[in-house]
Amino acid sequence: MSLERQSPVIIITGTPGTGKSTHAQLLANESPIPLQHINISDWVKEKGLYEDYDPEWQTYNVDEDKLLDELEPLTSAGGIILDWHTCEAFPERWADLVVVLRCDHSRLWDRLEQRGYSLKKIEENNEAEIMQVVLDEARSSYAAEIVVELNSENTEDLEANVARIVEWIKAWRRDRGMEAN
Ligand SMILES: Nc1ncnc2c1ncn2[C@@H]1O[C@H](COP(=O)(O)OP(=O)(O)O)[C@@H](O)[C@H]1O
Repeated sequence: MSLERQSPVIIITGTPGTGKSTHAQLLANESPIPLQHINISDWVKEKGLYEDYDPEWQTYNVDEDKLLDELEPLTSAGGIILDWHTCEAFPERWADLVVVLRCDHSRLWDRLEQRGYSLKKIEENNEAEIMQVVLDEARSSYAAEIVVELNSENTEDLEANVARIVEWIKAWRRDRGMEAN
């Protein structure tokens, strides 16, 4: 946690399809202070921050050094939401809050099917969600008190989660002697 940041760095992570981008977009709209939503997968493609493309898994192999170099100045300033399906690459000092989204695996299956993922990719992600891979990763990478596990099954969950994060942002600012809004 940085003492200099005027705005927090919030990591939203979870298995693909759990609702990271949906949450990040709504949070960016509802936050009392400006927050930039960075969808890391899109960024990697747009900025060429990858080593190669894996046609079998239809994914880009991220060049983590390049990615971290690109993100470093933004994280020092704060006011960002990092949206990615993994979080262990990010240095611990970057994160003020780590939200891990969870979803029932059969619902997740439907979401990934609708997205047009291959059966192999759906199975891999489904299993990862059942085994709570991302949650374990977050817990082993960051202090327990900044890691929050939230369900993302439906719209009520989405709205409640975002409202809760908004309250957390206000408290984070108050704790540092800043205006909450
Ligand atoms: N809490 C939720 N309630 C209803 N639909 C959701 C929820 N979370 C995600 N979805 C839906 O699931 C799909 C995947 O969501 P998305 O935000 O793209 O996931 P991710 O960024 O984690 O891959 C989208 O169609 C989205 O509308």
